[in-house]
Amino acid sequence: MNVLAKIRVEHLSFSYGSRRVLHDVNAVFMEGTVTAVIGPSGRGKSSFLLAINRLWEEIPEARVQGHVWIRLDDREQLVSDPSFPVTELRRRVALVFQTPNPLPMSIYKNVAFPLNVMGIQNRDVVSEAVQKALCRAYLWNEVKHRLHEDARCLSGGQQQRLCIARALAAEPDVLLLDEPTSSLDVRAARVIEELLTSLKDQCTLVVVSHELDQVRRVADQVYEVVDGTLQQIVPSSALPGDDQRLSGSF
Ligand SMILES: Nc1ncnc2c1ncn2[C@@H]1O[C@H](COP(=O)(O)OP(=O)(O)OP(=O)(O)O)[C@@H](O)[C@H]1O
Repeated sequence: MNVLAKIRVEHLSFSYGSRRVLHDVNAVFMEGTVTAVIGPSGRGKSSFLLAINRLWEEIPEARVQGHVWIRLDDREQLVSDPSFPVTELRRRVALVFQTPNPLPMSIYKNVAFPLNVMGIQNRDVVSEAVQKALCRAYLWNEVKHRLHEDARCLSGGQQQRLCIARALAAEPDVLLLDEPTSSLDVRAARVIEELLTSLKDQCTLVVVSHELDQVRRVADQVYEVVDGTLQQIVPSSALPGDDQRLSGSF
């Protein structure tokens, strides 16, 4: 099988004001794979995700230099190209945050939200897309009889799967996840891990994680943030020891 590069990062630097967080990052993320980004706290992992879908532009003091290319519709798109609408970028490169953030509305409306933003109004189309996204996020069976309840009534693990369903509703090419299981118990985290692995045939995933065992279970490729840049770890069995994580360096 010929695996293509889905995301290419070239000479990327990221600063908040005068504080440089990332410098000269070069990395490639292959299509249909899960890549984990690991590293100690405060080293720029979340900032790296913000650079990919240009969410950094919402932070007044943030500055990014360098290039991020995403392969869309069989051609490489420079994400910073002024003619490429940021709304389209964020539809195709969705971000799921560390803490589940359901909108204050029903389960159904949460998942339908990106479709409404896209201007899709046909009820049957929306309803079908909502069900499909909830199924893909392993949540349909748990919520199919309570779709009109407030999403904030769901458990933490269900809320995170709802947020993944919301991201999937717009059928993104890339799913960025920032420590998606860090606020969940072990059982809920395992469900999300299985879910991530199952999504590989539909999109390319980049997951920031502190859990090295989790990284071993889900990641096809691993990058570690070292001295402000990304270094690939090959093979993933060469990950830093878990004792490092327990001692707080991860
Ligand atoms: N909005 C901001 N303004 C200024 N500095 C920021 C801002 N957001 C993050 N930083 C700083 O940038 C550095 C990198 O932060 P970032 O959140 O990217 O790290 P991280 O590796 O994801 O950390 P963690 O694992 O703890 O989530 C940190 O020193 C952080 O304090």
